[in-house]
Amino acid sequence: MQLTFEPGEIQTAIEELHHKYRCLQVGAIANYIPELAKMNPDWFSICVVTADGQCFSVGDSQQLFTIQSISKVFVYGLALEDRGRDRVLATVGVEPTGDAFNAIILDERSQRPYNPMVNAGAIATTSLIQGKGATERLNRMLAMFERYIGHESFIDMPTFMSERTTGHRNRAMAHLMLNFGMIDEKIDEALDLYFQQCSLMVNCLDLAVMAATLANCGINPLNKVQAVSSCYIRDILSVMYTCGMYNFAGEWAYKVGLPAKSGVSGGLIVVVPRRMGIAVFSPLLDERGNSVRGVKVCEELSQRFGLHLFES
Ligand SMILES: NC(=O)CC[C@H](N)C(=O)O
Repeated sequence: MQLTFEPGEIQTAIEELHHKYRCLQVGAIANYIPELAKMNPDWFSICVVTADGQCFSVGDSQQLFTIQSISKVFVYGLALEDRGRDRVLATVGVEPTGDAFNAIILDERSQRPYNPMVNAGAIATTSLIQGKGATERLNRMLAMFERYIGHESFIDMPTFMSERTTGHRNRAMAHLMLNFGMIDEKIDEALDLYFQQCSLMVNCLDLAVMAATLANCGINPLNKVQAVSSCYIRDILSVMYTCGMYNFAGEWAYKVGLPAKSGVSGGLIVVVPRRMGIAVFSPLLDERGNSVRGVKVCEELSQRFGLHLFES
């Protein structure tokens, strides 16, 4: 895919932005999951992987951290492959909430969780993953992540246990959805799988490769593996665009104009369809749970390279 700017310009731009924002100490590390509170607030990386497989990075691009909510995007893709569009849509809506990512709300009319990018919708999505038992479902999920990342990755046990023992809000949502018959009785199995997907270890470069895979019609641009069927890319990017930044999604769409997803460990992925994947990692979060430096970097990158989808 031909870019409208030189690859060298990307490296220069991310280095400049890294330098510009590296000392910005605004925001706070998520501490409602005790393991996340141990992160270093100075960690900061920006990575770009183009649809033709060129990689650019700056900062702590090899630093491992848990993927958290960014996992929701990829598990949604797997649920679509496992169950098809109609079945997934019957369980999880595609409507932005305007509420916090961990709000305990369901759509009153349909009783579905609003969308797969907030916790309730993500738990319902995870409950749709196929497999004979908990182990097979986890292994299928890990195999899916491996296709996007291009190498094996693992679940961070301390974070998984930390979420499992403190995730009462998520448990409450699961019970509410069970009450309305939106998920089946195996809620402990679904919750464990959800906590496991959030505890997957990645680095910033991995996230950029995953985003680039979505940009490249589901094909990992480095090893050419088809990570997800191309027919579901449209669904995945649509919900990322409208719901990926939670209750900041509207302003994000207006300013940056690209499908994106954030997570409470400070990761942020952005997809520039058919062109590139962008990832930023910086654990200091704003009050909506989005990375402060991540949002600033993406606003500037979008503007600098004219990446907004509706740029004329
Ligand atoms: N926004 C997030 O990254 C939230 C994920 C986190 N594991 C939770 O369930 O609360």
